[in-house]
Amino acid sequence: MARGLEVEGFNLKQRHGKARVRVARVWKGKDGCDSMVEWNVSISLLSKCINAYLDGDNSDIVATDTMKNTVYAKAKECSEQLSVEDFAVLLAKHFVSFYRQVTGAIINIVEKPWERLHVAGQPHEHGFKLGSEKHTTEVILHENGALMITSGVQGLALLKTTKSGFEGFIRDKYTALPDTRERMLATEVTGTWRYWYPSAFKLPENPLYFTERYLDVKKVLMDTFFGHPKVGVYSPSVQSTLYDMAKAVLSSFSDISSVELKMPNIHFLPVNLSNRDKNTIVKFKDDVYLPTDEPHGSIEASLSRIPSRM
Ligand SMILES: O=c1[nH]c(=O)c2[nH]c(=O)[nH]c2[nH]1
Repeated sequence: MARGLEVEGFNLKQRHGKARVRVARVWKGKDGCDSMVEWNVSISLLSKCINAYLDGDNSDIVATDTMKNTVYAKAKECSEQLSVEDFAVLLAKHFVSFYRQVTGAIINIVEKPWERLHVAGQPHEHGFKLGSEKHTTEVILHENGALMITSGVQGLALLKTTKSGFEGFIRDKYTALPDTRERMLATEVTGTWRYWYPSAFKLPENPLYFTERYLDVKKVLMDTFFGHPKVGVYSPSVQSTLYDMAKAVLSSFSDISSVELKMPNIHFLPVNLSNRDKNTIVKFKDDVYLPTDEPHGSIEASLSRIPSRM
């Protein structure tokens, strides 16, 4: 949050906004092929409305109801399909430029993963089905034009049945886990990456640039996690795989300056069963597992470029 303001001997920091404004936008294509998006928008404004807090004077308040209406009005104005990032920038620009009271806007949007349906191998002109992982963005714009665009993916569930191990870790009197070079590896990636676009006036012109980037980043993350389709790639730990994935994103995209990945280690436990007489019912041979949700390992890291000292 921005620096606070000294009032009556206290430091006051404040912001206000509207959370979870849901909007869907359909674009009717000239060729009869419709496009659509569904967005869940949260707006937070940094504004000079101190008298609302101190004196009950609301004359400097942008009503959160107005913020909600603005989402629908701006969605209507977008006559061409655009990325969720571009829509967030458009909203932020509006709030910062339209109200003299507003010094900054923080826009968060989660896009619902509606995907075009294919029937008999053909893309359907107006049919969509819900996919799994979600595209997210956060745009922060200040009145001086300083811009920060962060994009992300939420709920990208990945699993491989082999080419994963974990060995050589610290052993002490509480350690029960055996070393292994053969296990399942499952995770649900939450990733965010920050773009290097310092001003809202120097963005790529293609209105779907960030949508394409999102798909490209996801592909690089997954290709690195899985490796070649026939050979795979051995993972000595979630930590090592996470690092390789983050590094691959920074190496592939020069306009991304940092990446943060959260990769829970979702355990699939080997099943071994025996009866009361210690006779084996099921002996684990890398085949039968007990899938679990909790507890899970929690592994997260961020990787950013080091600014050159030139
Ligand atoms: O990839 C892993 N990293 C860990 O830190 C860890 N800890 C653990 O019990 N299993 C694993 N696996």
